[in-house]
Amino acid sequence: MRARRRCEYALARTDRVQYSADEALVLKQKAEDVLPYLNDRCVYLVGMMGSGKTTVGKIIAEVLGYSFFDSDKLVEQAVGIPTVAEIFQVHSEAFFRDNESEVLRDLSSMHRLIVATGGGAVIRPINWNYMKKGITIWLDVPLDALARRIVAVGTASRPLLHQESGDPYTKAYVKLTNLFEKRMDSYANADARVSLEDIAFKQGHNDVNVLTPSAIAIEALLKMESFLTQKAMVRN
Ligand SMILES: Nc1ncnc2c1ncn2[C@@H]1O[C@H](COP(=O)(O)OP(=O)(O)O)[C@@H](O)[C@H]1O
Ligand SMILES: O=C(O)C1=C[C@@H](OP(=O)(O)O)[C@@H](O)[C@H](O)C1
Ligand SMILES: [Mg+2]
Repeated sequence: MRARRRCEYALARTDRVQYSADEALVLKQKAEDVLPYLNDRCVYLVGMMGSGKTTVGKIIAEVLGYSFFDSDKLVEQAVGIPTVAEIFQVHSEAFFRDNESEVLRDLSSMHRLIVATGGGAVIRPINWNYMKKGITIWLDVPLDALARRIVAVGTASRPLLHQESGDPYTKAYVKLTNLFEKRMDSYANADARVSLEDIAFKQGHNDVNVLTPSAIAIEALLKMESFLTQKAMVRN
């Protein structure tokens, strides 16, 4: 099972991402700054559903020249069921979580990967054992922005937020709030935190919704560099 999975992982490819010329230049510079410190280690993006792990992860992978993997997609491939929602329905959340842990264990023996984890991967301590072999970055997005994004794409692909009736924004917001209260201490285990509120403040905006995925990727690279250089200083 493990050998078959590895083969499948090797076949995945990063989708190409578009960004403005200015952002592309800054992204390249920041990627060059952080690469020597990364030393081929994997980067794991953690954060709530809709926080942009998949979107931002693809950008970071592209500029670093690393491979991108989405742990949800790897679980779907390993289980042979096309969506996470169907895995929850046909099996259970616990079955999904067991497979998610197996995927993270397999990835932890590899190098030069950017991994977008599922929002709930942080709740199992064993997953931290795997992820801490690399660098972990928390994408911290205000819950109202998350609810707005998720409602815009629909909740069908995110079984923990799916509802049949009622105002979708309010229901998503309430469910996200409950989940976040249970998970926030776990997200805080990450090596670095990328706060959209902080980026918006630095850029003089009072709305996180104006931040582009590339601006968030640039901040993530800065935070990675700062974490890794501090770690190097402590060691020396
Ligand atoms: N910075 C952003 N601004 C606006 N929408 C975004 C941003 N980042 C991601 N999105 C959108 O939010 C939704 C969730 O993003 P996704 O990358 O799938 O999050 P996650 O993998 O953390 O669940 C997608 O529809 C995506 O296009
Ligand atoms: O928060 C969660 O528990 C989940 C998040 C989802 O991934 P995204 O964070 O990519 O949406 C997916 O793993 C599953 O629906 C459970
Ligand atoms: Mg995702």
